[in-house]
Amino acid sequence: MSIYDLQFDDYGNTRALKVNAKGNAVLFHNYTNKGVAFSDEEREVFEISGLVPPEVKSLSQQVLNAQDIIQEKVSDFEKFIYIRSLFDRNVTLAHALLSSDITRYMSIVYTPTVGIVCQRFSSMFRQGNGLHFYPGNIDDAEKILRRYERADIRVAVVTDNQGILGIGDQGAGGQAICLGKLMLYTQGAGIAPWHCLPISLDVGTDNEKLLRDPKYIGWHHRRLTGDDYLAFVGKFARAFKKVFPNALCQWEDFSKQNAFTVRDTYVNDLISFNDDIQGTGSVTLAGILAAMKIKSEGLKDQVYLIHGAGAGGVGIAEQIEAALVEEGMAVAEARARIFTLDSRGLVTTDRSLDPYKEKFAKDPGALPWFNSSADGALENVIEKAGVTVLIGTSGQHGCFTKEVVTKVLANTERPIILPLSNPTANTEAIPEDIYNWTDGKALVATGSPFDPVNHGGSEYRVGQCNNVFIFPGVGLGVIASGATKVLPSFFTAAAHAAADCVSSHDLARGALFPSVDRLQEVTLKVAKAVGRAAIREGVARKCAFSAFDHNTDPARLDEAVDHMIWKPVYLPLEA
Ligand SMILES: NC(=O)c1ccc[n+]([C@@H]2O[C@H](COP(=O)([O-])OP(=O)(O)OC[C@H]3O[C@@H](n4cnc5c(N)ncnc54)[C@H](O)[C@@H]3O)[C@@H](O)[C@H]2O)c1
Ligand SMILES: O=C(O)C[C@H](O)C(=O)O
Ligand SMILES: [Mn+2]
Repeated sequence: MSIYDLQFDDYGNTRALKVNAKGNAVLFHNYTNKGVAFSDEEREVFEISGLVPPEVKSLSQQVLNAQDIIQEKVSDFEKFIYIRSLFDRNVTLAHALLSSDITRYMSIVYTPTVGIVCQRFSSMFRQGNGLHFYPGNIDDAEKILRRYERADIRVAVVTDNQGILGIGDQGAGGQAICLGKLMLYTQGAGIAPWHCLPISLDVGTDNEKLLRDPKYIGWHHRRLTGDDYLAFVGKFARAFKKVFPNALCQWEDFSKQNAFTVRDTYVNDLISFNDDIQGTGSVTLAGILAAMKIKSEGLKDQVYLIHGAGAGGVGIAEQIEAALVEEGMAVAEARARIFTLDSRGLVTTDRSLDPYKEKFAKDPGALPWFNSSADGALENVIEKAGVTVLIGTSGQHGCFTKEVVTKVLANTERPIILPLSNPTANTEAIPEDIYNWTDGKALVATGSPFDPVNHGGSEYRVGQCNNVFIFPGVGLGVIASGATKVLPSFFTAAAHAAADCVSSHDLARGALFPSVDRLQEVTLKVAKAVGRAAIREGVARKCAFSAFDHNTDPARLDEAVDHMIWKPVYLPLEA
């Protein structure tokens, strides 16, 4: 029995909480708790008087206090634990803190610190915010999901924990990623925290360290594979659809072996997408589009090399191809400009390939310079194919060496170099080195955050090419437009919207992305672009979460998006 009922306005935004509890129950629930910010009247009505100290403080005073405490924590991991505990005690205060300096706090609740959190999950677990399905409870998935029905779930971020950032299988610990992504749904898209559900599909782990660790709290078995794995995901998907037919399901950090299969199996069945494939493709296209403004060139003038042909890499290739085709290029011609490499070098049709790699595999017979697999090495492909855009999604630290980067510089005056692998320790090259090697000519953006770089008397701001600029807006656009499915065109629209947010001031400093403090502004633009795409494609319908019908009218959709935003300020509590 929940102690609160959400009270909505016509736009589906929460305007108040109706609380059917008193005393400590109100204080100990992170949605209703205000700590020392309960007003005198609330202290009276909800029998809190005496349970908190006498002085009434404002939310902004509480935020200042929290900032001071975080300042004293020595490591980012400690800072995470503090923010997380705040989230568990008082979700409004936690989000008010995050939005007081989103640039600073995003690097703690999200990339890169969240990587450490996933790795230490078993020793830091205190309280659950999300769901853990495992073979022992998956048959009860529907019953378990129904416990969240009153929260009116709008977005779930779901991981099977196998492809966490660039650090691989993290067992049950992957759920920290889901929570981090959802915190950014709240920060960017204003989707209130109660509408967000992090879900771990704990099908076991093949991480030897975790399997040997007696403290490990996940399902202590090797991973389910093959039909057992697919049946498990199927049970989850069916239950999710039954309980939350209108909610968005974001698949996150599945390993490449399953990421494409799971996405494609449910793309027409659930309102779903894969963030690593599609969100990453979209954000990377956004960065390239911004770079085109600096270079005064077109997408069709570039040759693309993607180092790391996994979920992110192939997603980027698909998105670049879609954008080239939209500009009028034939599919074969577009594909010919995109080279993918994996740990064995250039992906070619003459070797045995996982199906997801086939589309971008090159026919060696069609490449006059390719005689043996040695010719598929990174530097050689850059030189022979004339690569102008180099993208890293390999998770391999330092593999964009000076030799590699200067090879791209030999092909173009302003090479585009995007080391996208996360967390920071996995990045293919650090921006400072890239600017030094290219004398500031490279156009750089990274997956993890980096400080600005001084080079030759100029300061370069390193844009963050991270799908955070895409997924919250896709989610809000889908929810607001009532889209019945998530289509590829949404991600092209999202990329253009994000690229349009890069100001001339940003471009003058070499930045291919807006600064993170503009996350919400960018997200709303992306959401509107996505909602319009849904209307254009004929998949919009009445939004299930509001009283507002706007399924054919872009102007009304914009209005809905602007009004669906939950802000981290205390809600009125109604008795
Ligand atoms: N910036 C972003 O928004 C973003 C989004 C998604 C993924 N990523 C990052 O990209 C990286 C990969 O993620 P993923 O989900 O695609 O993983 P993945 O496992 O699906 O793909 C990794 C790919 O890298 C290839 N690879 C491994 N070693 C290599 C080597 N030495 N040389 C060339 N290729 C090699 C593998 O063959 C595989 O194809 C991670 O570090 C992740 O954090 C960043
Ligand atoms: O989580 C991130 O920071 C981006 C991306 O989804 C990743 O897997 O690296
Ligand atoms: Mn991811």
